[in-house]
Formats: sequence, structure tokens, C-alpha cells
Amino acid sequence: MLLKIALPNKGRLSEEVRELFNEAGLEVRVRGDRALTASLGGEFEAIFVRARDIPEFVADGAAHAGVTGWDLVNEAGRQLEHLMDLELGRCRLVVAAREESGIGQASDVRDGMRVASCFPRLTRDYFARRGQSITVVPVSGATEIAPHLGIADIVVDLTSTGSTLKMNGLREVATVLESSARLVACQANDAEVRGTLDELKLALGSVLAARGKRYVMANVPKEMLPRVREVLPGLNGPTVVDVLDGGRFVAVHAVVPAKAIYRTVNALKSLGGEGILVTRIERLVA
Ligand SMILES: Nc1ncnc2c1ncn2[C@@H]1O[C@H](COP(=O)(O)OP(=O)(O)OP(=O)(O)O)[C@@H](O)[C@H]1O
Ligand SMILES: O=P(O)(O)OC[C@H]1O[C@H](OP(=O)(O)OP(=O)(O)O)[C@H](O)[C@@H]1O
Ligand SMILES: [Mg+2]
Repeated sequence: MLLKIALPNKGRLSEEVRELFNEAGLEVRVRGDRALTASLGGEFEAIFVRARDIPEFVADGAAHAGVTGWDLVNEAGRQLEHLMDLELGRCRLVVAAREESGIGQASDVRDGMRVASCFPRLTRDYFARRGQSITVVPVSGATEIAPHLGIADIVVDLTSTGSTLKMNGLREVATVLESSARLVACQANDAEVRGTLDELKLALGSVLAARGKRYVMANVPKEMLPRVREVLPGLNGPTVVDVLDGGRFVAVHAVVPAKAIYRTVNALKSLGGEGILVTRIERLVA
């Protein structure tokens, strides 16, 4: 059975999502730039649609699963099964006001104010939860310009680096939602589909797990092993391999957090380590 996976056809998430699937061994083979579907190999077929439409398509069962922003999943308000956080497309949905507006926090927003957003549902819910009565001005893009055109007092929009807000003279005053790309599935999927999606999760998860890790190999003096063990915890302690040099050195191999590489290499060197190699890992299945 061929499982349909809805992926963003363009925009912010499309490239990185394709890269992730490729690295997981599900190569996105598109026939030309504008193809609407592609074979992913194995049991999967990709259908390329707008990120914003993906929650609807998946909830309706037009696709068994899909990848889109958590912001869009929440905006759609459909019942979906959340399968995993893909740790990309990280951004926040925020309330922002003009620098000179005098609005410094959400409670400064006065009843009756107009709020421009591509996320009318989340905007309405946010202010309703706070007991503030505002009017949503729905827009479909370039939200940041709305306060300058006088069509809204404040905005609710996505931000990551903050440069768009800054460029438009807007100040962030509150966070509505933290977002990243998620794999979501249709609640009506049967057991067979769920089983295949578990395999997909394992494949994608193994790429994500490998991204933050490096594989380190080094030859170290045998008598230093107890101290090397402290430097190289690895997944279950380092792998130790004989070196055919009459027993003076052993080779140690370990998986370490990428962030710790600088410290680890220096520590191995100071313990007399030689021939230190650091490599990337493609996939890591714990
Ligand atoms: N600045 C950003 N940094 C990181 N992720 C972002 C950023 N902006 C948007 N995203 C994520 O990417 C998703 C898709 O955004 P994208 O801009 O590709 O589509 P869109 O705005 O819905 O449509 P379009 O821009 O094509 O009209 C968003 O829902 C969000 O999850
Ligand atoms: O905080 P920043 O890093 O500046 O990013 C924020 C911008 O990114 C998104 O727009 P996008 O670039 O996707 O363009 P769009 O408005 O066409 O969707 C979002 O709508 C903001 O405008
Ligand atoms: Mg956008």
C-alpha cells in the first residue's frame, strides 16, 4: 500500500523538509520543478501542496500524514495526530506593535483595537483567553505593513530572527505560540498505516538524532583508558579496539554531542591521543 505524505511545495519549509527526507533515505524524486507528486521510494508517495492546506488535507484523509508548521496546525483547528517535532522551521507567533505606540506588553492592548494577522483563529483565541476584546483584520501576507497603513493597531505574526519586525518599526510585546515543523497524521489511519508511519518516524528521528552528534576516533596510550572514559562517555562508553603496535596504544571510538567536540579533542590530545578523527554521522538509531 502506498502512503501519501503531504509536504510543503514551496516557501520556508519546503527545502529543509526535502533535505530531511532525502537524508532519511526517502529520496524526493521530483519530475521537474512543478511536479505535484513524487515517489519517495519504498511505501511512500509525496504530494506537494501549500503548507497552510496540509492540516486540512491530512485531517480529511486526502493524505495519510503531512509535514507543516505547528502554527498552521493550530490555526486549522482540526483534530490531527501529532507524530513528531522535526526541529526545523523554528519560529514564534508574536503580538507586535509600533515602537511609538506605547504598547509594551499584551495588557496594554486596549479593547476595540484592530489586530492584523494571517492567523485569525489563533489571534482571536489568544485575546479571548486573556479577556480582551479586539477585532481581527484578516490578511494573507505582509502583515507587518498593516499598522503603517492604518488598517490595524497591532499585528500577530511569525518571527524568527526579528529582522522583519525591526525593519518595519515594530516591537514584539508577547508570544502567542512557539512553532516548528511537525509530522502529523490522520486520526482515521488504520493499524497497518500506523505501523508504516512508525517506520517513517524511526527513519526521520535517526537523522535528527545524528545531526547533533559526531563520531570521534583516536589512538590513546593504553594506560590512559580510565581517564579517556571520563572524556568520551559515548552512548554506552567508548568502543575500544586493539592497535597492532605491540600493545602501547588502543583505538577508542565514541559518539559525542557536536557541541562537546572542541573540548573533547583538546582533552584527548592532552591525554596523549594521536590520529584523532571527527566525522559526521548520517543516521543514529539508538
Ligand atoms: N521566519 C521564519 N522562520 C522560521 N520558520 C518560519 C518563518 N516564517 C514562517 N515559518 C514557518 O514556515 C511555515 C510556512 O511559511 P511560508 O512562508 O512558507 O508559507 P505561508 O506564509 O503560509 O505562505 P506564502 O508565504 O507562500 O504565502 C510557517 O507556517 C512557519 O511554520
Ligand atoms: O523574524 P524574521 O527572521 O524576519 O522572519 C519573519 C518573517 O518570516 C515570515 O515571512 P516569509 O519570509 O515566509 O514571507 P511571507 O510573508 O511571504 O510568508 C514571517 O511572515 C515574517 O514576515
Ligand atoms: Mg511566509
